[in-house]
Amino acid sequence: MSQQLPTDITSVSHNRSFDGWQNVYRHYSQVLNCQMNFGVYLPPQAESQSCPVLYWLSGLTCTEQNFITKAGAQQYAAKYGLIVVAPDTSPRGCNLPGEEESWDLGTGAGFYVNATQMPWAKHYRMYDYVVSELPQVIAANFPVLSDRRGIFGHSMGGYGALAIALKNPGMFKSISAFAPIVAPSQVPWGQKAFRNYLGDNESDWIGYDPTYLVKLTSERLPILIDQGDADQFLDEQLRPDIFAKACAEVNHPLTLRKQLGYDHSYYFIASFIGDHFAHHAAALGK
Ligand SMILES: N[C@@H](CCC(=O)N[C@@H](CS)C(=O)NCC(=O)O)C(=O)O
Repeated sequence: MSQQLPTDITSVSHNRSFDGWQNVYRHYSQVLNCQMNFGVYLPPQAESQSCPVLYWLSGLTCTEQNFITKAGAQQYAAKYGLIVVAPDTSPRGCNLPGEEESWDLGTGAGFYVNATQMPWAKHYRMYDYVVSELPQVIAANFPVLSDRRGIFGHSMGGYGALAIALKNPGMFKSISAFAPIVAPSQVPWGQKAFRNYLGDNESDWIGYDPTYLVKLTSERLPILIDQGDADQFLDEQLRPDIFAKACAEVNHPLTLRKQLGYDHSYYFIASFIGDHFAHHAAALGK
């Protein structure tokens, strides 16, 4: 009988897109202790050569589907020859108490941390999943150039992209975000997630907080952030100026663009996704 490897994946869907393939796969995550879906866009170039890889992290309530169906990313991934990986945003179906009670905690709201608190700790380890397990699964199954990686995301996923890149100098060559939660320790979404997943000790939160992390790192990867000024979450949850101030204090290169009239939705993301691909492609040598 054949044994299942930790990197084994099964195909969920397979669709032709811009001469490449938008695929979805399923695998058993040993880090999260559950089945997980993830999207992979394979550009036409991947048929004959290895390609750089871009990781996209989605926001609250999302699955792997939101980005691949709404952002319009495939045309740019095909143009630049980039493989794009889009994981789900949390473990699912773990039957934990409270897992399905609110849209900003539990299912759809993994917050890219390693939970230390019950009942979450055995499953809610999205930080290790994105930093370690998923890249191993991707490298074992797809023609990626693992030394040419970028990361980007939206809202909770924008925070995740910033936190993960800032915590892992050298792992990524490019980084950007749409409407990220830049200071999770200081805003209600982040405080609720961190209190539940990490406990009441706020000193355990700042190790995931981009506004704090940017002051610790010596790597100075240029960051592109787009933020709509009609975003319904701007003043209470996102507050990009806090991050701009922290970056200015340590001379971290940040391009923060305020986009007039744009809200928090994927209509906003789709409007500027091409600019983000151009930003990543330049840094990834495409
Ligand atoms: N459920 C919330 C909104 C949640 C929300 O806006 N989620 C964003 C990320 S923070 C998203 O990407 N939603 C999925 C989508 O627009 O496809 C509400 O109704 O106010």
